[in-house]
Amino acid sequence: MALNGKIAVVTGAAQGIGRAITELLLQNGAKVALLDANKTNGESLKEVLDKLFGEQTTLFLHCNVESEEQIKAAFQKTLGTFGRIDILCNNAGILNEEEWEKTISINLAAVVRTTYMALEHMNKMTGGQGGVIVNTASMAGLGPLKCCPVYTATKHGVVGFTRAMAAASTAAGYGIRFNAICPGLVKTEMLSSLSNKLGQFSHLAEETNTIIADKKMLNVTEVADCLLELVTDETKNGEALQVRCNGKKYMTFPVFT
Ligand SMILES: NC(=O)C1=CN([C@@H]2O[C@H](COP(=O)(O)OP(=O)(O)OC[C@H]3O[C@@H](n4cnc5c(N)ncnc54)[C@H](O)[C@@H]3O)[C@@H](O)[C@H]2O)C=CC1
Ligand SMILES: CCCCCC(=O)/C=C/[C@H]1[C@H](O)CC(=O)[C@@H]1CCCCCCC(=O)O
Repeated sequence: MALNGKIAVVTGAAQGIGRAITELLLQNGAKVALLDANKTNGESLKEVLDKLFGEQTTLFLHCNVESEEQIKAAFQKTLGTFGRIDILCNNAGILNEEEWEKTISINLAAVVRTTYMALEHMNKMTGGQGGVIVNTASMAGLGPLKCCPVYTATKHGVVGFTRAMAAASTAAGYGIRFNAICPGLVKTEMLSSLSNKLGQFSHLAEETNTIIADKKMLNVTEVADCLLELVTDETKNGEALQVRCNGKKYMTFPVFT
């Protein structure tokens, strides 16, 4: 899939992995609607991107993905400005075991909500033109992180939802590919404030911080490069791509017969 002229929506686009995804999509000729709950960061990133790529190539839309109304408004604004949606990157996420219901709401429920809303515009069965949806899961979507069981559950949920949607799309002819990216530790703000987000697992904070301090971390650009492969390679559907410092790997899962 060539990206030139394609229209992408990226959630959690104002910083970290979402910002890197946005910049890479723009570098490859796509136009991007940046959705983020952080207005200050979103607006200042928009100013930077205007200088690099031109004002007409991006929209910043202040949007909390927990709100159905705000997502709906963001999609309407994107369609009104760019005319279509070809790519959705569900990337917004938090790690907060204390506020575990909010973690489920943002990391999993919002991915489902945003995906279903995007389908209304992208699904070939209902007049859309198809496209690709890539969800940012985590290695915590493939195996357990003992310091954050709820975060682990949400990311397993994202991997399962992505794979089931890919199968549903193939069966029903939506013309939409669904893939998940599963990075290991990435240098972003999410990990810098981890210790006070572990709630009842805060006794594991010291051990967790030691692991993080000892591990080589991925750069956001390495994650974005792999995500781009899932967007552009039309053979990839229903994939979970693990990305670690020592390389990337497409995961295999048991097959139901
Ligand atoms: N940093 C890491 O080591 C890893 C992160 N991930 C996942 O990558 C994704 C991005 O994380 P990072 O870039 O590291 O985090 P980050 O904290 O640097 O950026 C997250 C962005 O999402 C936005 N956001 C948070 N809640 C939102 C909401 N309700 N509505 C709209 N926007 C919201 C924030 O304002 C922020 O701009 C998350 O889904 C995270 O779980 C996955 C694997 C590893
Ligand atoms: C949330 C960060 C917890 C880090 C502590 C931990 O348990 C690390 C586990 C690593 C293990 O040593 C080998 C790995 O590759 C693990 C990395 C796990 C990826 C964490 C993804 C973090 C995220 O999604 O934010």
